[in-house]
Formats: sequence, structure tokens, C-alpha cells
Amino acid sequence: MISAWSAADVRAAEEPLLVAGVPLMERASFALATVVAGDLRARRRSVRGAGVALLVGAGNNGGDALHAGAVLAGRGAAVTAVLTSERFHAGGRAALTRAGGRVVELFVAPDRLGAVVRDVAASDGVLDGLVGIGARGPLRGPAADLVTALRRAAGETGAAPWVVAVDVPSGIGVDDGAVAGPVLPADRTVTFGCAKPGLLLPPAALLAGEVSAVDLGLGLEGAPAVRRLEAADVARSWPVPGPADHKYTRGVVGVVAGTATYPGAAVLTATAAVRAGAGMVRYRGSGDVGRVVVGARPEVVAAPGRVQSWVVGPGVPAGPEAADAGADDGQHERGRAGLAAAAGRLAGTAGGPVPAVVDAGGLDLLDDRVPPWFVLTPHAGELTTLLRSRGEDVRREDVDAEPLRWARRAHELTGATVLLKGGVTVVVGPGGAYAQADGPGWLATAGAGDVLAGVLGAMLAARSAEVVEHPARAAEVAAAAALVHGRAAHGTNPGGPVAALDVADAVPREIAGLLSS
Ligand SMILES: NC(=O)C1=CN([C@@H]2O[C@H](COP(=O)(O)OP(=O)(O)OC[C@H]3O[C@@H](n4cnc5c(N)ncnc54)[C@H](O)[C@@H]3O)[C@@H](O)[C@H]2O)[C@@H](O)CC1
Ligand SMILES: Nc1ncnc2c1ncn2[C@@H]1O[C@H](COP(=O)(O)OP(=O)(O)O)[C@@H](O)[C@H]1O
Ligand SMILES: [K+]
Repeated sequence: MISAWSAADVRAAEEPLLVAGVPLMERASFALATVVAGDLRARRRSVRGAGVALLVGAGNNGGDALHAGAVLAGRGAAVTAVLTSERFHAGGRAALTRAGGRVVELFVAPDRLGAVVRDVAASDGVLDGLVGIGARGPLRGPAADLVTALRRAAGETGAAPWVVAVDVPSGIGVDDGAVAGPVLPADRTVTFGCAKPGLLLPPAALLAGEVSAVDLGLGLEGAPAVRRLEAADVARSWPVPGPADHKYTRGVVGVVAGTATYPGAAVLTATAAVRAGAGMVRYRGSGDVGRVVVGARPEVVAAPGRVQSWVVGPGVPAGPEAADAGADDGQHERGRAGLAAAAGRLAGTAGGPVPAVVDAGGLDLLDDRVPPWFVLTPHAGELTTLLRSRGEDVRREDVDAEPLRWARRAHELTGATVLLKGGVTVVVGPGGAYAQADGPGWLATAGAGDVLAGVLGAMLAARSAEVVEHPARAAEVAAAAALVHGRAAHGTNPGGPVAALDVADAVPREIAGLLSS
């Protein structure tokens, strides 16, 4: 698991160590230099003679870059620091100069920007130490001008040096992952003490490259702000069936999905639930669609009975589209019944409350407030519609710009756990926030969301009672489903296009791989 803490939490954890005289900056900068040296060796075989540019801001982030530059200069690199502010870390500058590094004071001669950009762009490696966790808002002043010019130069020539961000890519929203101004995209981020939320959250996470964390021995307390599950976390908590299990302990998934116009979604969802290890999949939508589903997957039972999780809505048209179509094959009514059962409102006839996955058209069927063991799985457009229907003045671009904020708002407004799909999938529930980046861009294909709904339905059915009793776990299960789904997409056709049904078909092998590693 990768855990990210806010800038304020990191500062609070650093404080006692600094008071005790622990040399945090020396440790951080030495570790940074070691990583950069490894990259330089991998890319050009030697540190000696490598051209390294340091982009240096006013604070300790610039200090880290300067000290790391001094270590690299000591190993024979040709290091040039570009100072963007009249304030800089004096000790770092002195160390760099002593080690033979050069300093360019961009802040006194902004007309040298063009020459500086050419030199930086021609170097073997760039350390971005403009701002770190002390940043206030988007980059401004000479730092902003420098990054804007470097980005333009990269766009024009196509040649971009290897960029290592110091702690975070300068200018990202450290705590919220926002990108409100110019940011130099990094190939790697060396982050100190622990990951920061902006390194996991979109859109900033897409600018961080590979993230390496340097342990500074910070005693971070309390829950992390954002988590990212890794394969081992998912494997550890997977409910592997034993000799005493039978199909009902494994979990029965009830599916209300698809219509006569969109039967494929029902096939994809049911197939994914079967493939992800459900004890049984019951198709509870309309009979016409049910025949298609059973034709495709003979394991599916199209009859009423016990259900340990519901999946409602894939391929079911939402509001206006449903009205235009004239009919929804009765799926809205069946979906409402499934959701009422999941909320525990039909107790006596359908057993106690159970988790539910609510996707696509199912989102239209929700009561104002729903239990936290309901996992809503909108993409950004659907989340926007959901929020607007609850009085929020929000546009799709706002959701794209601040996915965590708006997923959290939807959680607050509905009470549900919310999984917001995207290149980085963000989950928010009573158990906290997760950001998963497991799937390739190829996964952005029609039907992939239906597959995710089926996988998640099976995973929730296997932990039905546990999730209802401890709804904080719903977010973790949802994040785990995103991980399995994304990795299955990779496994389907590494490096090339994937089809949604192939992703579902790759799920069993992916789960076996997780459990055996
Ligand atoms: N506290 C510590 O002892 C440690 C801090 N470390 C480093 O120190 C960093 C934090 O240092 P600071 O608190 O000095 O803060 P930063 O170095 O992140 O930046 C603050 C400085 O940047 C300027 N600035 C703020 N927002 C700006 C913007 N939008 N555009 C342009 N300039 C802006 C301000 O003038 C301020 O002086 C961490 O990110 C990490 O790199 C590490 O060395 C580990 C130990
Ligand atoms: N750029 C991307 N990189 C990786 N995965 C993505 C990307 N864009 C979307 N996805 C994933 O693809 C799936 C698309 O789901 P969705 O939008 O519901 O499509 P559909 O409704 O056609 O099934 C989601 O799981 C989402 O997280
Ligand atoms: K930085």
C-alpha cells in the first residue's frame, strides 16, 4: 500500500525530528542524488561528465536540489543551478559552489531566459526544486516563466531531458492533486518521508512519473489522506474459498443490467461477476435480456432467490434517454426493487441488507440518502449529473479538475461510497480515499465499466456481511476491484488494444496471479 499524508501532517511529523537536530535535508538530498545518479548511469552509463540542471526556488525544496547537485558535482557531473528567486538556500548554494557547480541567477537577468532554457533542455537530467510542500497556489514569477518556456521548448523540439521532481512536481496542488498552472512533467518524483496526496490523485498524478519514496523515519500518525492499494494488499485480503465453502458462502450476485437495446452490458457484467469468482450470478432483469445473458453464460441463473450483493444499472438508460426510448424493459422497477432489498427495506422477504453496485442508469434510481455499503460507480459525466441533480453547480470540467473533491461531495450528499472511474480511479467512502492507477489507457473502451461493475459485485458478495457491518471496508473493496480490473486489462494484451469482454475473461488468471505471487 502506498499511503499519502498532507503537507501539514508531514510538517507536524518533521517538527520533533528537526528540534532533535536530525539532519533531514542531508538525508533527503543524499538519497535524491543517489536516485538521480542511478538514473544517469542507466541512461548514459556514467555520472561523470553528465550535464545536470537544477531548477531552484526560494525554499528548502531548492535546498534539497542544491545539496543533491553538490553530491552529483562531487561525482563528476557538470551541474548548473538556475536560481529563480533572490531568496535561496544559502547552505545549499555554498555546498554546490564548493563542489565545482555553477550558478545562474535568473531572477537578476530575466532576459537570459532563452539561453537558460536552451541549456536546461540540452542537459542529461533536470532536478525540479522550484517548490515543494511549501507551495502556495500555482507557480508564479520567474519559476512560472521558466517552466512555461521549458514546456514550450519541449513541445517545439520534441526533445525533453530526463526530469526528476524533488519531493513533488513543482506547482501541483500537494494536497488535492489540482493542476492550476504550469508544471514541468516529471519522469520520476523522489518524495521525502512519505507520498503526498497530489502524487496519487489526478490530474497531478499524471505529471509525477515513477514515484520513489525516501524514508526519513517520520512518525506519521493518524489515517493517511489518500491510499493506493498494491497487488500484495489485494492478495492478502482475498477471500480464498476453503473446504467448508459452498456457493452461498462464496456469494450470490444479483444483476439488473441491460435492456433489449443494450443487452451487451448485461452479458459483460454477468460474465465479469462469474469470472471474478462469484458463487452464483442471478440475472434479475427483464426476461428477454436474461435469455441473451444465459445464452452467453450458462452459469447464470435467471430466477429469484438469495442475493448477497446487487449490481444495478449497467446498460440501463438514464433519465431522458430512458424516456426517449419509450420503455426501459421494466429495468428501472426491477432495479429499484434490488436497491430496496440492498438497503434492507425488504427485510423478511429478501434477507437483511447487502452491498450494492450502482452504475449508469441505476444512479437515477437512488433515494436521496443511501447506505455506505452502496458503491456508486459513475464516470465523470455521470458524477456531474448526479451532483447537479442534488443541487451542486458543477460542470464536467470541474470534476475533471478536482476528482477527489467532487467524489467526496457525492459521498457526503448521498451517504454512498463513491468510485469515480477514469485513468486514475478515485474512491471515497467512510473508510477514506483511494486512488488507483492500474489500467492502461486502452481500457477506455465501451463496456469496460460494465466489467468493473461485475467484478466489484462479485467481490462485495464474497464479503457481504462484513461490508454491511463495517461499511468503511467498502472503499477498500472498491479500490481492490479497480486494481484487479486494471491489471486484467494489462494482462489481456500488454501494450495494445483491449476489448471489454477480453478484460472480463482475463480476470480469473489475474486473480490466480495475485494469489500466487
Ligand atoms: N522541513 C524540512 O526540514 C525538510 C524539508 N524538505 C524539503 O523542504 C520542502 C519544503 O520547504 P519549504 O517549507 O521551505 O517550502 P518550499 O521550498 O516548498 O517552497 C516555499 C518557498 O517557495 C516560494 N513559493 C511558494 N509558493 C510559490 C509559488 N506558487 N510560486 C513560486 N514560489 C513560491 C515561497 O517564497 C517560499 O519561500 C519540502 O518539499 C522538501 O523538499 C526536505 O529537505 C526534508 C526535510
Ligand atoms: N485513460 C484511461 N486509462 C485507464 N483506464 C481508463 C481510462 N479511461 C477510462 N478508464 C477505465 O475504463 C472504464 C470505462 O468505464 P465507463 O466509462 O463506465 O465505460 P462504459 O460505460 O462504456 O463501460 C473504467 O473502469 C475507467 O476507470
Ligand atoms: K519540486
